Amino acid sequence: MGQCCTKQVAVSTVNGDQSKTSNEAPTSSVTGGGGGGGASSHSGKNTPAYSFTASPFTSPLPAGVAPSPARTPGRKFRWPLPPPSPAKPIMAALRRRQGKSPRPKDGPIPEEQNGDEGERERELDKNFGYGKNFGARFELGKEVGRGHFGHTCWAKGKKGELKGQPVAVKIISKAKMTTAISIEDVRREVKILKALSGHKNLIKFHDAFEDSNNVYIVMELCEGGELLDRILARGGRYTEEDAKSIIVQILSVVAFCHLQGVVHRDLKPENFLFTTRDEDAPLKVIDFGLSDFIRPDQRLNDIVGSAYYVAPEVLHRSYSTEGDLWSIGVITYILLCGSRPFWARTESGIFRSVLRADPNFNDSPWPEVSPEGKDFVKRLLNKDHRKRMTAVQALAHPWLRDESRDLPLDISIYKLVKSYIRATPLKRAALKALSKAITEDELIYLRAQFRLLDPKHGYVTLDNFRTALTKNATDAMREARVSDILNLMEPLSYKKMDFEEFCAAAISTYQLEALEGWEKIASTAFEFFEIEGNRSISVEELAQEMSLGPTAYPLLNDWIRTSDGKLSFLGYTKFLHGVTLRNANSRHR
Ligand SMILES: Nc1ncnc2c1ncn2[C@@H]1O[C@H](COP(=O)(O)OP(=O)(O)OP(=O)(O)O)[C@@H](O)[C@H]1O
Ligand SMILES: [Ca+2]
Repeated sequence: MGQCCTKQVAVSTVNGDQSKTSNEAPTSSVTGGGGGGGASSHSGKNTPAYSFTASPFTSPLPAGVAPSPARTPGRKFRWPLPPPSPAKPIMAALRRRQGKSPRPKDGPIPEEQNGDEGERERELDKNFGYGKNFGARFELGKEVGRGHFGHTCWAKGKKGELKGQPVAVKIISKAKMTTAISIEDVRREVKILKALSGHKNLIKFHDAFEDSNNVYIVMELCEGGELLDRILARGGRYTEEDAKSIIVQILSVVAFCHLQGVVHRDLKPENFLFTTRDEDAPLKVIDFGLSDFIRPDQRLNDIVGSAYYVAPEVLHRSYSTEGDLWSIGVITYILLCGSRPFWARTESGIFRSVLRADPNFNDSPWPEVSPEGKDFVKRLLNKDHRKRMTAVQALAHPWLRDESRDLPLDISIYKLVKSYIRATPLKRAALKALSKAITEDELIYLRAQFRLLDPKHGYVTLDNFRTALTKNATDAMREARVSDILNLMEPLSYKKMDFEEFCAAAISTYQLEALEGWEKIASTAFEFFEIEGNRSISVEELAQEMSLGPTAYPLLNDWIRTSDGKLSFLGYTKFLHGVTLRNANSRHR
């Protein structure tokens, strides 16, 4: 499946007139409605209002268009609230799936191919291989929710394990699956739901069925309504304590998904449901309709998500799991102040704001929000995805830290350790010095990760990394080929690593640079480096260390002390950071 197919994703306009009132039942959802040429109606995955084939990074900002102001005006959730995300899929993206050429003759019909629509649709294979006996197994009841792609109904099991039990059934019409991609999307949604299991904040999948008209996704019923409705019911914002309990649950399930190699790509308050109407009911993430499997080193390029929650690197078409953390930053910002961090009346205006504007942390109620709360949000809304916290790091952040709650394993540790063991001795020495200068906040997270690797006599080897992954494996992890990263960690099979070296291996210079105390950390680290790692180095050698060509020599010259030919403080920090030739050149002005 999925041979060489391209992905065309619809774009809906943001319709500021749409509204949702507090009187609506909490289980009802934002309907697309509101006119808008059918684009925003409940129209299925294949009815774009308009579509792009180029990056929206360029399209909303043609040459000569002035950038948006540095700060988003402090927009409040007004009452009634315009829906935060009527634009589900935000742009049409044609993409070729990786490594799937050549296209087989009988493969899926490519989206861009011209030809008779009816003819093409007749050729589409809408058989999913799911059970055909939905009607015999379940009795369908009233509608409980509606999204752009499907409507969800209450149902009751007629026989089998679910006999007499209420469930939710998401019904997706086959008539609306008019492209190979829209079919593939449904197939993938079910596959991900099936493969991911075992987290308390993840909607429990029961089964999938089909008939000639619809696909039916049967899952656990959540009777407490959407997080969005609760935010509205509270007048737009939460107390810090209540916000924390929501965000911990969101991070916990997202950390699980990321470890399993699944990126959600549509995190927003409508996609979190409470199991019951109780105030402290658990929260469940739903709607994996835009989710995908992702390997640890893979970058995705199709632009999907909901406009208010989409990360800058998604708009730049090169992203990974960090995009979900940005969305969680947006959700936290909304919970804490009742406003959206990036706001505009048009979709292109929202994109501009996401790419360029700094969220407002000055206006009320921000002065009353704890410094930890503000720092937490800022570290998720960092436009540089490399500087953003991972879900597990966010759980360990002082705002949320709770000694009684175990931290989960973080897949980013694997990526960082892999790079470290493949780095040059000078780079490893530089990182070792840096790791000696980090603060207790970072150490708490690192100690927890080291413990999860179950060290023997204070050391870990490749086996420890392998076992820790295996212990957490679900079918999703296998499907996403997460363990492929272990092959790249092969050098570790010949050596063992103590906690000190693990710290050097598992820290990220980019993330540390984002800390307020970075300058102090860097200068302390340099003192250690001077004692244990600094050595005289030629410009040519330094360029080779950093995989740079001769054009970078003039720049690198400034990083070496004339007094002794060793790295200067500037050189040390730049070396740690690493540069690509492009920014090496652009910085040399
Ligand atoms: N398990 C469930 N229990 C109760 N209600 C549910 C459940 N799953 C979905 N719903 C309701 O149905 C709505 C639509 O479901 P879902 O988000 O999966 O559909 P969608 O068409 O993919 O949505 P979107 O418009 O975000 O693309 C949800 O917002 C929610 O209100
Ligand atoms: Ca949804």
